[in-house]
Amino acid sequence: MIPVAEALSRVLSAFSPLPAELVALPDALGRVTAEDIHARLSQPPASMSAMDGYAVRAEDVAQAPAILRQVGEVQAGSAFDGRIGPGETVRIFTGAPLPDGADSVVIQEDTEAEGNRITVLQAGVRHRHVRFAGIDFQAGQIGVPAGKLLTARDVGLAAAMNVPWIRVHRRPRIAILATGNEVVLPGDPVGSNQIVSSNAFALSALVTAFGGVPFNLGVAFDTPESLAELTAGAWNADLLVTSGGASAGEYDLVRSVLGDRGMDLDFYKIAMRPGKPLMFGRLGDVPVLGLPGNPVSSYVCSVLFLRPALLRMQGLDPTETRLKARLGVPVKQNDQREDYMRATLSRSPAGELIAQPFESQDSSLVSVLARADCLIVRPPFAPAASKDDIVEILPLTGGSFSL
Ligand SMILES: Nc1nc2c(c(=O)[nH]1)N[C@H]1C(S)=C(S)[C@@H](COP(=O)(O)OP(=O)(O)OC[C@H]3O[C@@H](n4cnc5c(N)ncnc54)[C@H](O)[C@@H]3O)O[C@H]1N2
Ligand code: MOO
Repeated sequence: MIPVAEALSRVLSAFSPLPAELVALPDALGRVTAEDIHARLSQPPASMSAMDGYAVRAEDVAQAPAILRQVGEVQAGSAFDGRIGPGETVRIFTGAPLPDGADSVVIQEDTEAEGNRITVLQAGVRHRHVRFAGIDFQAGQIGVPAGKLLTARDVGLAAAMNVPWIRVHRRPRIAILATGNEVVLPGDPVGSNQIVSSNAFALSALVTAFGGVPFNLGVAFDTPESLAELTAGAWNADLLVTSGGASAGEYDLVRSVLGDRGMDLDFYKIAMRPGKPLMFGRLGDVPVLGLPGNPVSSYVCSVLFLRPALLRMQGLDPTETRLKARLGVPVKQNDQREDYMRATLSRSPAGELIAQPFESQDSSLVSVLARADCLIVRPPFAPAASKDDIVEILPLTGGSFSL
């Protein structure tokens, strides 16, 4: 059994950011930039009015009241063809370019108009209500750096910068194979000794949530022929993930069948609970992550190993967020396996996080997993801990995607 941290570093070293592809801006949300996005224009392109009112020379309105002569009008989308001279003003609207000669805008509420005679009732201040050229961004400036997960705000910024196509890392293609004679698909008739393949669906959903494209290879029987036939479907995947058949029994064949087909085994078995029989290797060009069949084991291993691999392939930092919380109940001393306990989170009256482990930590309990807000991480051989002791947690909920 190797430590969890070593297993993670071995998994991560097998992946690097995938090549770039070009996507249209509306498809860019949630993708990761493969190069810097540069502004193709300056914003605003010229000095603009921020208000509806009158473009003036500040010196003409330094004292109020001041009487000016309106010599024209400028709306957003057009420009005043001329120059404002002493004692002159131009009617201006929000988003219109400031006429030459003007350096300030007086809002219309502070004026009175009689024909082209405009009385400014409040003294004006130089540069008031003017947005200068390029204050938002300048042509050529980097708006979004390479390696950034594009948010809706970034998409808006790229649009403002007049960038209609973006180079992003290709999405990782993840082949998912469930195994087990007893495993059937949801909706199929389920015999009394069978179980529905929840693993494949949870894994697909996790892959989608973290930017990958899952494709399901189906359910293989526990026979060398069936496993060989279905794993062949992963030939063009960036990663093959199997679930089940990882352990010690006579029908746990994934490792041996893939071994016979030439898989280069990197590691098998890690010091972790749940998830001890995790396997990692490479079959030809395709890395293989062999997950245990127990649903909680397969999912927790995916959070710890599959998610970082997905992030790395998209050029993102794979480090996960860990927080501190106080224990809601005492926990026993730990053995040699790093323990990931399913727990709920709440806040104490003082606002501190309280992690309350579920009473049963059995790795078959999908209902408990679904209700968990976090995993409490107990290092190998951690001593017994009391209620209110501080522990490290791995949040499962609360981000833009809940794991
Ligand atoms: N003698 C030993 N037995 C076991 C050991 C061990 O070290 N020595 N390890 C245990 C641990 S820990 C785990 S975890 C499991 C993992 O076993 P496998 O990966 O071989 O998983 P299976 O036997 O195929 O299945 C386990 C369990 O999960 C159910 N399952 C399988 N696939 C799915 C699926 N797609 N969706 C939902 N549920 C699934 C399956 O029916 C079993 O109930 O081994 C222990 N045994
Ligand atoms: O590691 Mo197994 O995952 O304890 O159930």
